[in-house]
Amino acid sequence: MKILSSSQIKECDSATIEKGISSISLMENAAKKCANWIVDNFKSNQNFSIFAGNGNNGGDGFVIARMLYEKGFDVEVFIDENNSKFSEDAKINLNKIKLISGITIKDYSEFDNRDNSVIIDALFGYGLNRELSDDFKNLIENLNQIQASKISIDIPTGLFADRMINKNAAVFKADFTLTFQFYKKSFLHPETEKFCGKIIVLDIDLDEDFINEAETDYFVIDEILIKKIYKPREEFSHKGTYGKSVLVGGSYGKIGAVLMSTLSALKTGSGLTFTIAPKCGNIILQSQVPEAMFIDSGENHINEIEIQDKAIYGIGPGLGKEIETQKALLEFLENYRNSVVLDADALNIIAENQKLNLIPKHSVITPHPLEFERLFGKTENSFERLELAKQKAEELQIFIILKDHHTVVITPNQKVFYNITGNSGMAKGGSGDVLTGILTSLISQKYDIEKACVFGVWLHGKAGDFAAVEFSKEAMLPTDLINHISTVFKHSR
Ligand SMILES: NC(=O)C1=CN([C@@H]2O[C@H](COP(=O)(O)OP(=O)(O)OC[C@H]3O[C@@H](n4cnc5c(N)ncnc54)[C@H](O)[C@@H]3O)[C@@H](O)[C@H]2O)[C@@H](O)CC1
Ligand SMILES: Nc1ncnc2c1ncn2[C@@H]1O[C@H](COP(=O)(O)OP(=O)(O)O)[C@@H](O)[C@H]1O
Ligand SMILES: [K+]
Repeated sequence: MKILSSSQIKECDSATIEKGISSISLMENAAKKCANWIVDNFKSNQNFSIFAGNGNNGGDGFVIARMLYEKGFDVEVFIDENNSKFSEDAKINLNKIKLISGITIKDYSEFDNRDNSVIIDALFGYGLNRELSDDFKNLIENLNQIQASKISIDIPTGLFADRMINKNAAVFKADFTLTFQFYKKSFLHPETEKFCGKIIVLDIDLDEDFINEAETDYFVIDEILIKKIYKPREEFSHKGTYGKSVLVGGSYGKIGAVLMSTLSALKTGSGLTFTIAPKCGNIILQSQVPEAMFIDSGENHINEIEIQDKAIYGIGPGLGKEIETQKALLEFLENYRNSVVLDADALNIIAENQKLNLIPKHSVITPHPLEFERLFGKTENSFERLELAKQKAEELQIFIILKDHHTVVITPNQKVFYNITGNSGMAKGGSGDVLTGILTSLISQKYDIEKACVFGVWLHGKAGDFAAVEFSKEAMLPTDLINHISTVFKHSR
């Protein structure tokens, strides 16, 4: 799914209107989708307090008020009585509810919370283009104090669609955000996402031709995209068809990390799978993953990384940073020209030795925010971090997978794919090792690298979601996630 900027969304609204639907009907349709969702999900609530602004977001609020009232709910609408400059469509819909005696319209200052009430925020949508005034800030802060269910229409008021907010910004804290047609960039960054609650994307039939042609670098990974990427296995095939994965890592006390990567590569379909690990891991690896072949290197830590033909390497899980291991990695990178997946201590070694230029072009690196900082330096927030990652991905011609709640894949041509699968049950040591195995396996199966990254992060999160359903977020383990890779493939058929 494409992510458009607020100005593109405005153009998309206009393109839809040019195709023949009036702006007032578009507002009616959009609000109807919201009202229907609200009725389905808030049947047991009687009172709705709707806060409307002066633009079209407020217009949506007026239509929702009318529709909820017509369905038998008690509705109060709050506006700024001192500001009578409403948008054309908002004015038409405000006038309509003024004719309904059962709907009370009051000034924001007259709000008094009622029992069993739901607060609907239709103050500002994607039209917000500057910081809120103090009056609005106070209003939002007061509403945020109230114990009631809260719904934002399109965007929680105070958030911009596609940029960071100031540190002291006031933002409506929603339990649900009913947004139109597209995810907005700010729904996917930790500093701004926390105001959105659960995000519901409502299709309001905006012009498909415009959407197809709209140019953007930003995408949300959805199942439509995954279905286009996934390649079912051919029956006339053999182990050589599905590539050779070599997982490199492990050190004394951290053999589990490379074991999980190896197992993940196998479960993702790798044809031939090797593990390069120190001798101390031999029995553990051979008994836990008999399908993989073991190549030893060093006693307790790796001291050489053998280069094999036609293989894809995933290096880093449990690797450690012993001097000999550092040397082995740097020497490997100096002599290796193919794409490689680099994670964990492989990234820390590269950062400490300032050897970013040794990363082969079209490689994949998978840093979490701290590893990213060690590699590329500090940034103020996740929006800036993403911009820096885009710049570095292009400069180094590599794929950067920035791991987070919404992991982001950044390509050498600066495309950005946000992942929305996964959950906090994955916030446990070992989850990243699983991702390394999945990515190495997909690339060795000749998935194009961009597709492998997009599919890999989605598959990883989706398996995590199945694991959470079976075991709970608290109790699920990275090894449970590995066992649920099969559930994802079964559902993909
Ligand atoms: N026909 C359409 O264009 C549709 C628009 N829709 C709704 O319309 C919204 C966008 O409407 P608008 O473009 O009217 O914008 P908003 O309703 O988001 O904002 C209203 C106006 O407030 C002003 N403003 C911006 N920042 C401000 C601030 N800090 N303090 C005070 N005023 C400020 C701007 O001039 C802006 O145009 C969407 O988010 C969505 O809810 C939907 O009804 C779908 C169809
Ligand atoms: N709260 C969360 N929501 C979604 N995914 C998460 C969450 N916490 C962690 N993850 C995922 O788990 C993995 C953790 O990787 P990493 O931090 O490298 O862990 P480790 O190296 O200890 O295995 C990443 O892919 C990350 O996206
Ligand atoms: K809003």
